[in-house]
Amino acid sequence: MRAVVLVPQLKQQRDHREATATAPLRSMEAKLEEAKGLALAIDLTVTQGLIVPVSQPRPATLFGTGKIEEIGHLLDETDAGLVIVDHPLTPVQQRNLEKQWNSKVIDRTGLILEIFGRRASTKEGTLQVDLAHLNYQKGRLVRSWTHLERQRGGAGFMGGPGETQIEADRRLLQDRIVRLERELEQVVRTRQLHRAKRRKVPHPIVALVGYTNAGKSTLFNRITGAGVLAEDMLFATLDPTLRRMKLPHGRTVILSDTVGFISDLPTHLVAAFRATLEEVLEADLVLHVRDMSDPDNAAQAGDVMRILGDLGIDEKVAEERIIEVWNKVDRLEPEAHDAIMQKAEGRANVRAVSALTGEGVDALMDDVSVRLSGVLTETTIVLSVDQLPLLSWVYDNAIVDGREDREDGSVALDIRLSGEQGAALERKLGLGAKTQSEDWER
Ligand SMILES: Nc1nc2c(ncn2[C@@H]2O[C@H](COP(=O)(O)OP(=O)(O)OP(=O)(O)O)[C@@H](O)[C@H]2O)c(=O)[nH]1
Ligand SMILES: [Mg+2]
Repeated sequence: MRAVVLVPQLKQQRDHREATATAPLRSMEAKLEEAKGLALAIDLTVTQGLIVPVSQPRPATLFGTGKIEEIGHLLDETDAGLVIVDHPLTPVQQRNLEKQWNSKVIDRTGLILEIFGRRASTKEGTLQVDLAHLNYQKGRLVRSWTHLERQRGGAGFMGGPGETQIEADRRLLQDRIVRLERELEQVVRTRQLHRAKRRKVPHPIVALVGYTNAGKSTLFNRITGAGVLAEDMLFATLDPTLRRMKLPHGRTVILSDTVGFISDLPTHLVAAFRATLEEVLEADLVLHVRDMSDPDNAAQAGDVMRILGDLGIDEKVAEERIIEVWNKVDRLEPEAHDAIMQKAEGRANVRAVSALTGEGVDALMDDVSVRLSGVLTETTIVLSVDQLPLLSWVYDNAIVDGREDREDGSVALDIRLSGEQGAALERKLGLGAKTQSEDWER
């Protein structure tokens, strides 16, 4: 389908921009590029993208009459059947614009929901998107109809025969929301069980986060050798993917790739994806991937940190648990490249890499390894009779939380140990000592 993309530039926004010229505020051009990218993500053909100054937002139509007419002509010329407005539209504004332009109109949230809807492939993903969609609809239903309701007068709080159509609709939506929430809860509980089981496997979790299209999946593939879909497309990844991998010093970790973040993500959308993002909250280490070749990357990083904050990772925790990965350095001009590499060297929590060429990735993995060396993992080992000479090594090197001397002479031990000690123990025990099942991988 052919579409026109409009990015409204409100007056306050312009003033604000002038006032804080140094702050990493998004440029209008970057916003336009991103909005076009969103449209491409659902295979729309963007015939035109426009930044539209709005001096006084109209409650009924957002844009003024002159602008509406101008855009109307443009639509005729380019034969576009859809207008994307990169700004929240009230249902009234949406309806009025559709009438005036004789074309379908959607706003930013509507577009993001559409993309998510197409990407969802797991049960959990689908449920989360459906839920976000219903909440979106419900919000619009309530707002658009309140004045009508008031005109008709209340129908009594019990509803019943006198209830208005809108109340019935809203109730219907609410019922479906409750049902979905219950279903999602069930799916999440199952996942938590899996996760608890996984937690017994003594591997720390490393989570990749970042703005959409920053290169998370590419880095994930480079590190793990997995074939996760990585594409120059916004929101290529929706469902989380987990892989087990070995770090340079032999320690095994679990790496997780997740949905990308984007600015102005509506709260109910973030809320719907909470379950998925819980993986990130539980991670021992978070790699925040940034696309350093995007002129807008500082603003994007700000958005990511804000969303992480909303999810409950506060800044102090963040400092200890986040490594910033400055990605796509191969796309920079030589001077900019060298400057970025140098700047990254000077910062303890930053690594500059190219997920595409592999530059800097080994150093990053060394970093991850060092960062995780302090994390103790819990495990249970069973020493057979002929392995009992290792007992003293275990008592000397690991923290022993429990011991069971079995009838057959073997000894089961609940222990905590560092990654290095774990690797050493694994060597001593030989490969046959792998006790945990590893069926959780997906
Ligand atoms: N030149 C260059 N391109 C890269 C690099 N890393 C990723 N890309 C490209 O950037 C685009 C997006 O990469 P993805 O790995 O899909 O990004 P993502 O962060 O997983 O994106 P979403 O899943 O959509 O949130 C792809 O076209 C990659 O080939 C890099 O280091 N250098
Ligand atoms: Mg991805």
